[in-house]
Amino acid sequence: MSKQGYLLAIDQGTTSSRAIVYRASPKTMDVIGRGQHEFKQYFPSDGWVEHDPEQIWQTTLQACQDALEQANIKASELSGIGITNQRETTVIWDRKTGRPIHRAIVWQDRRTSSLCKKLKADGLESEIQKKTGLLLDPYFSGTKVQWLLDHVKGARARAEAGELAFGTIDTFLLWRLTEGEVHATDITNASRTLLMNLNTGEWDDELCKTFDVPQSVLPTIKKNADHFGDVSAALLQKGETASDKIPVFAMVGDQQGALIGQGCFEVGQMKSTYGTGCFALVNTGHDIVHSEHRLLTTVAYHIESKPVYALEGSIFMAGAIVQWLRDKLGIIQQAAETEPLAEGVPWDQSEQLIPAFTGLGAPYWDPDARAALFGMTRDTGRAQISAAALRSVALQTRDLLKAMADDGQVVDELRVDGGMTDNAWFMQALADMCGHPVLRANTAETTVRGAAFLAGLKAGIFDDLTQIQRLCTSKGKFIPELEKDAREQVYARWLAAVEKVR
Ligand SMILES: Nc1ncnc2c1ncn2[C@@H]1O[C@H](COP(=O)(O)OP(=O)(O)O)[C@@H](O)[C@H]1O
Ligand SMILES: O=P(O)(O)OC[C@H](O)CO
Repeated sequence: MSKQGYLLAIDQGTTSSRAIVYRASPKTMDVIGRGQHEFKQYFPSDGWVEHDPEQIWQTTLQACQDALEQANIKASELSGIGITNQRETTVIWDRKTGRPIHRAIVWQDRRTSSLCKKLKADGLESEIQKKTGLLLDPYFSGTKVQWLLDHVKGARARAEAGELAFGTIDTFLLWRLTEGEVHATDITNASRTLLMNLNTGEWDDELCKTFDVPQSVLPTIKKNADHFGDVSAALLQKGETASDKIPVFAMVGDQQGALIGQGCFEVGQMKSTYGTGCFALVNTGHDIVHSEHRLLTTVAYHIESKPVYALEGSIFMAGAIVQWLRDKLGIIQQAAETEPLAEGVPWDQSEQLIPAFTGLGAPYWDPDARAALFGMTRDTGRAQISAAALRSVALQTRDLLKAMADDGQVVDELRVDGGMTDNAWFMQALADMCGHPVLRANTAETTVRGAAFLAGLKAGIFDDLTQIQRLCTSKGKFIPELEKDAREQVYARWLAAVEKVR
């Protein structure tokens, strides 16, 4: 088998669809073409967030076409395609026409919170946590599927008659790419639905009953590096022949994609991604570790015979706080301005921002908490608020590390990626608040690279994970500079302030 080839990887994210073409070999992973398109966010009601699946499809297809054009290769020259995606976001479509019955309900959407509260009141959370590793929160897909089947006219009857298909974004894209031929998902995406049993890696009858989801709508669950289906070259590029087919060789949820893209294949290795939100995953190996501190247990990846698991801390607001400084407070014009602004602000600044704008995620899972800015003085201005905002992301990460350590997962360094990691002041604050070295990845595109690595593995370009790990180096290391006493003092003040907003 050839040890080099071209790979196309798609990253369908919350705010944009991206695609990258790589020239890959066991020693190189060169980006030779890119495409990226943003799409519209719909907020039809307080706490509701929707995407138009047609826009998701069109922007993804356009990104693939642009990446191929920039790479200046023919689609038929590709050795394989990998897909990674925003997780939990839920679509239901008609199997015959391929048309969605409603807009996609996005992971951030809180519309099913009363349904979750009811299931909690019925005493179901601990059993559900044991089976799925997740909590009863609107974040996950299960209650979103139930909502769609109950609120779109005629949907439940059509689902029961086998006319409808459910999918997270990976599944929807695969359906469209294979022109309605394949209805499949991968185990990492399936593990975020509340419908998959983590112990078996299969859909669970009882869970489907609890969430009132007929099994007829569910896709087949596959491993992460697998032959998912074939895409016609003509779909990706004008002038190509329809009968030339390119295999989809990988699918993986985006945070798991970043874990792979960072080469975290050893137990105890952790990555933390700072995009819109922040998602920290620590590899726990073949053990399913159930958190006692409200972290999630999830599938990290399934490549060989047994799945590898991870503990995950999910924070809903990270880079989104910087967007708030820009769009709502208007104290910056661009995210990068926070770096020079924060520079002179001392570690013991009096201002503290608790960014519970949409409640708090892990480890608090408190949807009713609301944001607050404490400790302002006459001197408080743009600089102090910017520093407090960036520090709040570092302190939330410290919360996650503490929960992980309390669950027996002690990490000794953080591998980081995502838009916020461009900010060197934030990187240093993260090292200082967490007391661990912070390693910035050698590429900003770790998520999409993870999907490409998996596709390359199935295509035979890489022999094993060791080869992949060698390609994952860092381009900067930030060592804690703040004394331990000072660090603990700041953290104690943070914990006290968090209590005030709950
Ligand atoms: N230099 C910077 N300093 C602080 N935040 C930044 C900086 N650059 C980008 N960001 C933040 O990072 C986020 C974008 O990162 P990205 O990884 O592209 O996110 P996503 O994949 O969730 O869209 C935005 O929320 C933005 O506010
Ligand atoms: O699309 P992102 O990068 O904001 O990631 C979203 C997460 O997958 C949600 O669980």
